[in-house]
Amino acid sequence: MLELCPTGLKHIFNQIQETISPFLNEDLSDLSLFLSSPIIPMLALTGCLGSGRHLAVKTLAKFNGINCLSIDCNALQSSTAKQTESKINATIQKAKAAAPVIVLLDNFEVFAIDAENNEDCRVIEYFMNTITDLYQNYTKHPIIFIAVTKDIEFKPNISRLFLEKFHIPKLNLRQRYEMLDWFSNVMRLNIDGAEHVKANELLVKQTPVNVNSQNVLQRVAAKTETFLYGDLDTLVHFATRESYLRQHNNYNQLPPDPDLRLIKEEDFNSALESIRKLQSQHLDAPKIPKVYWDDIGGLEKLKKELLKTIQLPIKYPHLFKNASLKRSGILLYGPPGCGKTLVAKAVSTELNVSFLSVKGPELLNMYIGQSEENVRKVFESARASSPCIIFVDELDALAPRRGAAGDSAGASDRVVSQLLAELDGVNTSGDEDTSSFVFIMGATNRPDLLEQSLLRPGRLDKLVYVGPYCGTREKTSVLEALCRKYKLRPEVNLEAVAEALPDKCTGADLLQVVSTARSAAVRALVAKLHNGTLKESELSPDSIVIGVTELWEGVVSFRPSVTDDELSHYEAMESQM
Ligand SMILES: Nc1ncnc2c1ncn2[C@@H]1O[C@H](COP(=O)(O)OP(=O)(O)OP(=O)(O)O)[C@@H](O)[C@H]1O
Repeated sequence: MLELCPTGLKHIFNQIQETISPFLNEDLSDLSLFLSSPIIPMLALTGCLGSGRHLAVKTLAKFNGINCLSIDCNALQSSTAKQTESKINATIQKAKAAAPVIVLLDNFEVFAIDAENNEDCRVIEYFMNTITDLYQNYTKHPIIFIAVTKDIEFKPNISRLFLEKFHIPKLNLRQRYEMLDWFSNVMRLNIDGAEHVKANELLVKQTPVNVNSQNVLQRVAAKTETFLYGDLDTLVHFATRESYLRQHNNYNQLPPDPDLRLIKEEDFNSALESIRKLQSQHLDAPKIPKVYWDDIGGLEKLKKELLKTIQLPIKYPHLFKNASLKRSGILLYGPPGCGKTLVAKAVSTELNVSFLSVKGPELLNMYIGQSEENVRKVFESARASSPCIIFVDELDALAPRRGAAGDSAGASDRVVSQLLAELDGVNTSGDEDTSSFVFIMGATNRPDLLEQSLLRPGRLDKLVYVGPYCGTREKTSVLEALCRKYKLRPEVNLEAVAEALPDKCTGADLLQVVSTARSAAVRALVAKLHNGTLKESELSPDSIVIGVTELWEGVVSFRPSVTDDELSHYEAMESQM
């Protein structure tokens, strides 16, 4: 029967089964007779979306041969407490009619929470009394309540409702492999053209091992770092579709009997690519950027510092299990356009770490409690995609010095407190999975306005000034990085261009020079088309060539984005920090 439950969920399944079985055997109803109030089997099951929470509950019901009644708490929640109470009553009546039953209270995070994100004590009290009453007066068949929610933390009065709480953690490499193996068995797939062997058979080596299919699944598991049960389910189904398409293409038309169970590694790879494309269309989902070290000129010291701080904990998580060794993040400060965002993206790309970029003001919301919720969601999303770098631009808007935010001081202080709690939680979570890694890179143009407790040891305790590029060497290096993807005429000398520009330039200013030169090169090409010296059929991306004249146009039109006064202000600030 455990075939019903994917291998990666078995552990949680067994734990819950152990807790509910005395209630199913009615052992506890006898015991409850001697107690002043009955023991109520109301459990909580937490986990991210797609972690398999619903499947686990439904499998428990199937395993025990009882019904599963799913109630969406969004539908229970009404504008008045009175209406919510009558819906709770109706739910209990439905449960009685369906008993023996597991009542799955879905989206429990919204239950008994009012518009201002506070607990609705009246509704909680009513719910508690109603189910106590149910257990005192109804003994015909067992009724088990399992609240399913993505929140791990519960508000104090809601937390009291539960007999026990269970959490589905993220999957490690072995669990992902076992989960893929389970899908292959359940769907009777034939991985890479070889008859598939069960994972447990592979482990005890009783049967001849199909090394090929084992290797394929292991390689796929290694590529699905952040995948949960639901994602792996999607992956296997997408791979089946890819297999169909591959066979369809090979024969130019569908063969009479396509073998949809034959899944090759290339089908998994194409499926992964499709899933990544779909995910990247989702704006807020962390993704791995495509900015490489070669796209960045200068900043050598910063690159080394970041690699040192981030690479080691990712590579050797067990060595950093001791939280005091880990740093939660780093703060980059300096004038706009000097490459803070660019360097953060490049670190993510080079270390193959997800990147979640947010702007401080975007997270602020006029509704009470919503800004804190937004901060919490950002960290939750990063944890789900771990290893992940969170880049918080304009951090000063999100976390100004406490007490300095004028009218909205109270709200702003709460956001800062939430941010501090999340920063501290990054390193002190009791998560046993040492591979969980979230690193925060804050960026600001005004570190002097920032809440200073953010900079305490263990938080963003490393401050790095990212200033303008000074001198010919640094500016040339940035110009070279910016021109990397363009074709230059052989006579172009970027060093000479750098020398012709003011001594201190931001990266954005240098980008402006190169963009102007490229526009000039495009205009020159269009002129050639118009005067007939070039045919349209001869056009290709390589036709745009930047020469000395074009670059000179960029130099002549140069306008610094940061004034000398502003730069002196930044430099003075650097010496004080
Ligand atoms: N070191 C560099 N090498 C190459 N290009 C650079 C460099 N620094 C900046 N740039 C160019 O300048 C643009 C702006 O840089 P970026 O957005 O990283 O600056 P920032 O410091 O994050 O600015 P802000 O404070 O306004 O957010 C980049 O997209 C890039 O094209």
